[in-house]
Amino acid sequence: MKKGEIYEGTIGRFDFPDKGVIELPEGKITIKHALPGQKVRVMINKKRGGRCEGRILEVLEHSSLESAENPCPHFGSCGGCVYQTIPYAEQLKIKEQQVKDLIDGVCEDYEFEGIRPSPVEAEYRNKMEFSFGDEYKDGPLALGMHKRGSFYDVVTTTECKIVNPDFCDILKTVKEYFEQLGTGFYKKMQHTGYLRHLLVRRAVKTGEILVALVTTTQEEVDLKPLTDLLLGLSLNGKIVGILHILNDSLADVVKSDRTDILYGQDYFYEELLGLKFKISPFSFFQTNSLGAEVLYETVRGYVGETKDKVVFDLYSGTGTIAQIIAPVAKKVVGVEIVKEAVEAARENAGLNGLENCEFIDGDVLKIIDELKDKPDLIILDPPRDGIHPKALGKIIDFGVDRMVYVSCKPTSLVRDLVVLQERGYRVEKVCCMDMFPSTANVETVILMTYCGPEKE
Ligand SMILES: C[S@@+](CC[C@H](N)C(=O)[O-])C[C@H]1O[C@@H](n2cnc3c(N)ncnc32)[C@H](O)[C@@H]1O
Repeated sequence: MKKGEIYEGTIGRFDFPDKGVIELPEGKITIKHALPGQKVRVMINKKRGGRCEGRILEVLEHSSLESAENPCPHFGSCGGCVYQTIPYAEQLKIKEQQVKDLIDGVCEDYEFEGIRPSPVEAEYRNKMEFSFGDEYKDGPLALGMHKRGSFYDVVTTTECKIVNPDFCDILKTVKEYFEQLGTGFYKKMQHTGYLRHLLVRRAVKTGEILVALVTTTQEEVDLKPLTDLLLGLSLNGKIVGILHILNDSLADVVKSDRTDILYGQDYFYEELLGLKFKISPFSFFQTNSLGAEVLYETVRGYVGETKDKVVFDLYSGTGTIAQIIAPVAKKVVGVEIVKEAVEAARENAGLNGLENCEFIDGDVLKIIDELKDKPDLIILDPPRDGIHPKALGKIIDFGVDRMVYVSCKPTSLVRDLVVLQERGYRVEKVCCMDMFPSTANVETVILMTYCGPEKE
């Protein structure tokens, strides 16, 4: 098999997140963004160490699993949701099996508790980062998600099913405003243009909405009429803040060099499990609020008895897990790298009347050497890439009896589990939680206990 060659076959094995494999007499081809059982025509676009990767040219036959009614009209072109056409019960089965296969590959003899569904399948996301661009080269202005497999082209997602219709109304208003003005978007290669992203965050419980327009400083545009248009919208929720974020960086990420408040405030509140959380534009907060309650209940169950215990919540974000554990623990220490998330966590703990929480800003790798408390129990909720190997070594050195690992990427989780097991930890229980219906992502919660040589 050679690069550039074209083959046809049916997806058999299907690995996390959406990686299909076709097996042919000539060899195996791995294909991204596939669905199990699909018959596809593919072109080999990479060959490394005898392993071939292919790109789908055409779907010749749909998967027999694709029977969901009313999939999103953007399905196929939008790069967002790959499982839209698969009924929810089948999506859950796929994710559950993928996680189990990965864990089985590195662990024996553990209790697998299956997958917990999201309380809602649609309109579950509380945050979207929409990109400005064009639908095709030199086409009309678009605002939405990148087209599947495209770095440049954008699909205007006015009918997106995983968000509340408020997101779509805000998106339409912003797009039409700039269309009428004829304002251009920022071109990533030339580094010219004004419009970059539209960030919308909407709390499910409080209905509070924060809108942030991200632009370069290359033009001066009057945003007052846009602010008035947004405030005049008849929404289900309520806009509490409209921000103008200025970002001239070359990287294609939503970040701020300066933030101007056009209306209201630069934060909003969400409620989870009876606690209140203040969330700033860039703080991590689980994107499925109702799902987060199930996830945190699962974590609380795995953490177990915490009376008189010091608990570390490493990678603590806005301090959600720490504050859910704090009422039943002696003390909780959270460590988080995003300063504004730590500030919000401290404020949140105050709002929730919790006096036994401490939040420290900095990299876990470094802060861990400076912590004065000694933990009895550790909760880990790292970013997608998992835990830095040196940080993991230091975390294990604390020698706690129990750890709970919350992971949003099972492939990095199993890499860390190998190390944890080598150092004496045993996986007791595993549970998956679907925080991301219609997409290939899944959250996993693991309870580990120390079973190695006796500690001094
Ligand atoms: C998956 S989130 C978990 C947040 C929180 N536990 C929650 O449920 O909302 C991971 C968090 O780790 C933070 N983070 C990433 N790298 C870090 C590091 N090296 N040290 C400390 N925090 C880090 C991110 O900013 C993010 O808030």
